Amino acid sequence: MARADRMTIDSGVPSMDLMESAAVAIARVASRVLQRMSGRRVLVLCGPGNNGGDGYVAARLLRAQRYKVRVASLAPPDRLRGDAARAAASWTGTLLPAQECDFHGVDLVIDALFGTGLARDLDPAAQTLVNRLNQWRRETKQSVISVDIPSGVDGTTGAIRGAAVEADETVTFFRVKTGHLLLPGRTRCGRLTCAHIGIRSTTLESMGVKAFVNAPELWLPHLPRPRVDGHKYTRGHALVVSGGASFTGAARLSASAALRAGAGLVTLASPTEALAVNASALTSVMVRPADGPVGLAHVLADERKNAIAIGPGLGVSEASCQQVEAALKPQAYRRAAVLDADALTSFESDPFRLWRATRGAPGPVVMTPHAGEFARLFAECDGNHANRSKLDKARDAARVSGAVVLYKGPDTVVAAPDGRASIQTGASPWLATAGSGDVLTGIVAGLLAQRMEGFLAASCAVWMHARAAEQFGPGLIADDIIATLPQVWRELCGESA
Ligand SMILES: NC(=O)C1=CN([C@@H]2O[C@H](COP(=O)(O)OP(=O)(O)OC[C@H]3O[C@@H](n4cnc5c(N)ncnc54)[C@H](OP(=O)(O)O)[C@@H]3O)[C@@H](O)[C@H]2O)[C@@H](O)CC1
Ligand SMILES: Nc1ncnc2c1ncn2[C@@H]1O[C@H](COP(=O)(O)OP(=O)(O)O)[C@@H](O)[C@H]1O
Ligand SMILES: [K+]
Repeated sequence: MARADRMTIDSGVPSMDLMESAAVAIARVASRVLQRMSGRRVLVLCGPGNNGGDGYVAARLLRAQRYKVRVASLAPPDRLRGDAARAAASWTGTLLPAQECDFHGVDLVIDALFGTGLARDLDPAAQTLVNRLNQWRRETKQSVISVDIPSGVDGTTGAIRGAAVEADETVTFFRVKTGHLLLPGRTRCGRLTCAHIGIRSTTLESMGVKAFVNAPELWLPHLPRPRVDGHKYTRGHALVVSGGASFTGAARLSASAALRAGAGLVTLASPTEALAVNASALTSVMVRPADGPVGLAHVLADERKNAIAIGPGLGVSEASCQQVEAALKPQAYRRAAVLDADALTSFESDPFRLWRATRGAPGPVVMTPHAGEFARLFAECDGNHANRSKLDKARDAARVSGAVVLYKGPDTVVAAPDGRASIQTGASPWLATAGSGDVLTGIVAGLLAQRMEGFLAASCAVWMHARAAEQFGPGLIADDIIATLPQVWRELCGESA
């Protein structure tokens, strides 16, 4: 963001204009909130940098609209520099030290303490102020608007640096930052708006930005659709590996989801002991016997099975390791693979053995760990040192494994070995239900079978999964995600597709 600002200013846009535009966007949201609650009294908390500068300008604009505005400053105004000092000088109304400010009778607080320049944990005085503000908001149910990012949230990692403001609205500028999307930061933002302040989108082109909000714009042009002249084999054939007789449900969920995700055919490779239970519970999914690594290799001799999903219900064992190795064995043709659950955990004691297999795989490989699986497998990438984010960790994991890493959770991150990454926002917590991850694995496999590129397939699958949950609503169980996928397809492709 600092680079985008600098490039814009170097291209001739005065920096004060950017600050003025930022403040206009804040004042607009503030006056909307105030009108809704018929409030008039505003307290603006200003910090020592340009985030505080935005606060001073917004205070001036709101006062001009006849709101009753007071400013409380964390730093003595004579210590401010540059644009922040100019902004503070333009404020002629009430100014008091933040430590002495009183929230009594206030309708709205604008939090302009720290923005993207937050460089370390808040000092004790700032933490006390933030905690007082949060307590006031909880007790009075009045509103807080944060300028750029709730103060105390790290704009890059989403971490809370000592304490952080709990906002009802956050107004950010130019682009949403990763700290708005990653937990816990996201939970502090309230409603997030992104305002244009005069920075051109072309500014980004030279900056090599590789992290994106997971939205259809990222992958829609690559979304596979059935061709008029196609047949089921042109839509791909996904193979899903089942566990033993008492662990078959997970793989069946993956298999049905792969079909609903558009694979032309899906076969479940089942141990002989589980063949009857699998066959009796499935209709459009085919079932074939495959015992252990040798049996799996035999089924995989059919090159038309161009995507494999392995892990759900598989069991943690040496045999599972060997099945994964059989699935990833170098071949002349590009078979894609999704590794989930026990296919990952089985390699806990020797992750490098798995990396050898993923790096040597003939086609795209997607791994779908949740936080527990990630910690077991990527212990080296998982440390909390040096304020590293979930995005950093997923990218490191993708780099060491040479695979696309789909790191699940409320803020699912998909990272590719080349650094591309997507972050899912707003997934329903109803997705935290047994089998939901197995369905996601199946959707990824279904899209890979249709030859969608690994990173795009994984991102698209995460979005479809989340969108199905959103459309279905409360009470969701894993089977409902599969049943709702046709609605998601309709939304993406239109009725005619
Ligand atoms: N042209 C532009 O750039 C535009 C920028 N815009 C706005 O500027 C904001 C970024 O401004 P910024 O870079 O001045 O940083 P900001 O977030 O105000 O904080 C830095 C100050 O805080 C201090 N400080 C840091 N950590 C601290 C701590 N833990 N505890 C205590 N102090 C701490 C640090 O001091 P120091 O580290 O030097 O001690 C410094 O004084 C951005 O979020 C947006 O709102 C918009 O107007 C659009 C145009
Ligand atoms: N609080 C949450 N909000 C949104 N999505 C969630 C939340 N918790 C889990 N999920 C999603 O639900 C799925 C759960 O997968 P997983 O943990 O593998 O479950 P299972 O093994 O039972 O299938 C993942 O896609 C994950 O991202
Ligand atoms: K702020």
